[in-house]
Amino acid sequence: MVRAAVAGIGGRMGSRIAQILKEEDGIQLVGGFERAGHPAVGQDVSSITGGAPTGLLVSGSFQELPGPVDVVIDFTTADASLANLQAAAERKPAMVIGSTGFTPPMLEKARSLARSIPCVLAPNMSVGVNVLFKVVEELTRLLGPAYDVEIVETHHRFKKDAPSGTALRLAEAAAAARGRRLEEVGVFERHGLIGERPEGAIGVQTLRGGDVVGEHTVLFAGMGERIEVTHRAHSRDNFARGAVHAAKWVVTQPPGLYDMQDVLKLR
Ligand SMILES: NC(=O)C1=CN([C@@H]2O[C@H](COP(=O)(O)OP(=O)(O)OC[C@H]3O[C@@H](n4cnc5c(N)ncnc54)[C@H](OP(=O)(O)O)[C@@H]3O)[C@@H](O)[C@H]2O)C=CC1
Ligand SMILES: O=C(O)C1=N[C@H](C(=O)O)C[C@H](O)C1
Repeated sequence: MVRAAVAGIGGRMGSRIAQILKEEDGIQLVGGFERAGHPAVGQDVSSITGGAPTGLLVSGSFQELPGPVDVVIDFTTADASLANLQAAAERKPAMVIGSTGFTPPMLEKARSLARSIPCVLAPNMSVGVNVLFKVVEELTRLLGPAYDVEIVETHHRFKKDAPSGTALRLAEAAAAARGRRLEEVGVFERHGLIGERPEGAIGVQTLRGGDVVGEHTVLFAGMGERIEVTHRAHSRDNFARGAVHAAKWVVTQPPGLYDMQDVLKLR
């Protein structure tokens, strides 16, 4: 039985993951934490997952987690996840990180910490989006440079980072298919007299509003026709189930930094 703890257990993703862990075979919830001062700290986890009291209390930090833990599933923030990965590298549980907003130096640091433990870090844990990464790469290659690539992402009003980690990964996939790096060709803002669209640009636009769980559209616009590919998440369940699947997988792997393409064998 895999013993899992959830970082940010009171959050939108953390709470759903904790609920799914209660139903899942082969893995069990043995702890969860929020930062010190969060109202959930010291409460029974059933206040988050529902059901009868379990005697398991929400901790105030990674270090205060009770008992042995095989894997920590972390959907918090990039800063918090990096600090938790540092703690995991010392204490040795594996990690699954879904937080987005990692800068390139933060990713480098994560890669170096993951030399000590196996860690899955992925901006999107749904099967559909991970297949979309492959499809976008292939469409970009097949359509060639005559088709302009634009990515539009829409999320709920509470999301803190922009563009979404998924939109950035989609843009990276398109850039890679053209043998370019996103830093060279990405266009993240348009306003004013900006002139004609630069050849080879990859546009990424962000919309925020209401309770939209997550939508990503990749537009391939040519002269006289266009293709649009859209992924819509109906709920957070596919992300949460993907994270639990990744947790069961990662505990069987040697140290290293992995993503969902590895977990889903899409590489
Ligand atoms: N990879 C994927 O498939 C998906 C990734 N995400 C990403 O997951 C992250 C979380 O999203 P979401 O659940 O909507 O956000 P929420 O704000 O609802 O949840 C985050 C939780 O983490 C807590 N937290 C923040 N810092 C710490 C810390 N240092 N230690 C412990 N807990 C902490 C927050 O507490 P507090 O409220 O006090 O800040 C909150 O309870 C985002 O980066 C989002 O982009 C989301 C969905 C899918
Ligand atoms: O914050 C969210 O909600 C989501 N974040 C992820 C991202 O930034 O790509 C994935 C998903 O779209 C939901």
